Amino acid sequence: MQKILVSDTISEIGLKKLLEAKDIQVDIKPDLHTDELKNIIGQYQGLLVRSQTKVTRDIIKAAKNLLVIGRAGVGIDNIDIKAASEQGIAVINAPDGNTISTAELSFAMIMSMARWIPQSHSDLKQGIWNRKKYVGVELNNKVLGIIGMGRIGSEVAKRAKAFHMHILAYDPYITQERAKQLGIHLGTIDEIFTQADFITIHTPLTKDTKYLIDEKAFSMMKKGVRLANCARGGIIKEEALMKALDEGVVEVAALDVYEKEPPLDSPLLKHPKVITTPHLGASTQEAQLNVAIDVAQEIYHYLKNLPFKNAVNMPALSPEILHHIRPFISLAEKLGVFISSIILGAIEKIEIHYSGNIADQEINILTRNILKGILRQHLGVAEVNDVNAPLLAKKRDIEVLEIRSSKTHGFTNLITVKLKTNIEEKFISGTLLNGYGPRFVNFNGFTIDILPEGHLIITDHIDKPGIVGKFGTILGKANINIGTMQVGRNRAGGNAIAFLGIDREVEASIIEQLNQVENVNDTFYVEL
Ligand SMILES: NC(=O)C1=CN([C@@H]2O[C@H](COP(=O)(O)OP(=O)(O)OC[C@H]3O[C@@H](n4cnc5c(N)ncnc54)[C@H](O)[C@@H]3O)[C@@H](O)[C@H]2O)C=CC1
Ligand SMILES: O=C(O)CCC(=O)C(=O)O
Repeated sequence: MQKILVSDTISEIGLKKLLEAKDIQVDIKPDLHTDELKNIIGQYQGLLVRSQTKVTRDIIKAAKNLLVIGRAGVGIDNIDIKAASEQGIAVINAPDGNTISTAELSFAMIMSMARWIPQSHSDLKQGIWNRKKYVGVELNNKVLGIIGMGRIGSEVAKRAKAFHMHILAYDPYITQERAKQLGIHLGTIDEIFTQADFITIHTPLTKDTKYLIDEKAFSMMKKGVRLANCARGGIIKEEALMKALDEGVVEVAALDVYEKEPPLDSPLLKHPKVITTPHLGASTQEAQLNVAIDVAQEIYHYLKNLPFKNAVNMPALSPEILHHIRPFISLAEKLGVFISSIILGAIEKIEIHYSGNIADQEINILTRNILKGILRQHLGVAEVNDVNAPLLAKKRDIEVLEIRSSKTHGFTNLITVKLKTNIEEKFISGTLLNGYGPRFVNFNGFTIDILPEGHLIITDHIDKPGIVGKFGTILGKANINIGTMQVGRNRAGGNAIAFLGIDREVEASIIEQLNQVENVNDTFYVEL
């Protein structure tokens, strides 16, 4: 039975997929204190959160059995992704479900700022009829600066265009072609600061966007600018915003998110020119249902080894990609296990060549599996998985090279893994033979045809009469049956190899005996 902890308030209707799964237990415990979460997280394979639960390195360290963290929403700044990746935990979010709701709230903020709706509403509720104080501006013909033109920014742009606003967007990661499609003008951030009448922010909080709107930015802005943030607290420097409001640079600000949440001691809450909501961007019935359905489905798929698309710290596996790549995944891992089992020394470099058809595929997942196979030999099966394998290699200063080539070497597809250690260099090539499945086809230049399965003994010896007979005698005495055998040599009397497929696991003492046979250089045992 796999266990999932839901530690924030998430739509239970949306979680149906998980709640109805027979072999999954879902514990719903919103509002857990950090210490309580730390105490119980070790029991769970899955953790499902919104933005409230802070999944820190400390929590992740205590999460000994955790395989996946699901975020019912977009922003993942409440999860320590680096710590999760290092521990091999996949992080999956639900980026599509709350786009419209957040865009609509952002637009509501823009309209509220234009017409002083919250302030005049509040006055009137208190019996104050003040028509002169609340003269607004039209949106028509005004310049709207959008910082971050992703899902939400684009939806805001569509709505703003319907109001005949001119859109000036800044997003270093979108192309002119995309801007053209959206019918917007792409500019620099400085152009937004100097030209916009309204500015709305839609980027994630990253090291680049932290305090993107600071004193310097305010000093460039048009006097009377209106500024909305429904993205993340910390993108606007709140201290600088207070000053800009007091100096009249910013006419009105509308905030849904804050540097510290809840921002109960922030002076911004009391400022008459600040409109505030308590992080409500995604708080609609529709968005909450959507994100819960999306994340529940993704977590279910992840735990059941089915295709998933929104992992933040590993490549997406759509059904189409998986269909093409799945048969190669196990071959990739076996190539890694094999080559690292028969090499001596500390690994310095891993070179992976993808040739033929496979070179056109999404190879990242194959590389991860090759690395997983290699590193598992050294770090143990429990320590390495698809998520953390690249990071673990990097941490160990192992250079990883991926090379794609259309050259087929006589095979429709071929994967070659070359390992270099401080002592030696070896390589193994594998393919999927149409109708026959995976095969190892070349080892260090020796052509072979090996089914990568079960127990293998590999010897490196000099091609002399009687050697293979001696192997048979030693294994026979130990009651070890040889099921398959292949030998290869570079020339008569030269270097040779033997691959013996045996029926059971072999003890180290037997390998040692094989190694003692005259003219044998090395003997290895590999289990695939
Ligand atoms: N208030 C709320 O309840 C909600 C807030 N959000 C926030 O909104 C953010 C945006 O969400 P989506 O549009 O779905 O994400 P997205 O990933 O589709 O769009 C983000 C855009 O920001 C751009 N970007 C990244 N760094 C940038 C930089 N330094 N300068 C300018 N642009 C940059 C990216 O290229 C991307 O196009 C999320 O990261 C999240 O923090 C999202 C949903 C609800
Ligand atoms: O869960 C929530 O309500 C927060 C939504 C949000 O900020 C996000 O999806 O990034």
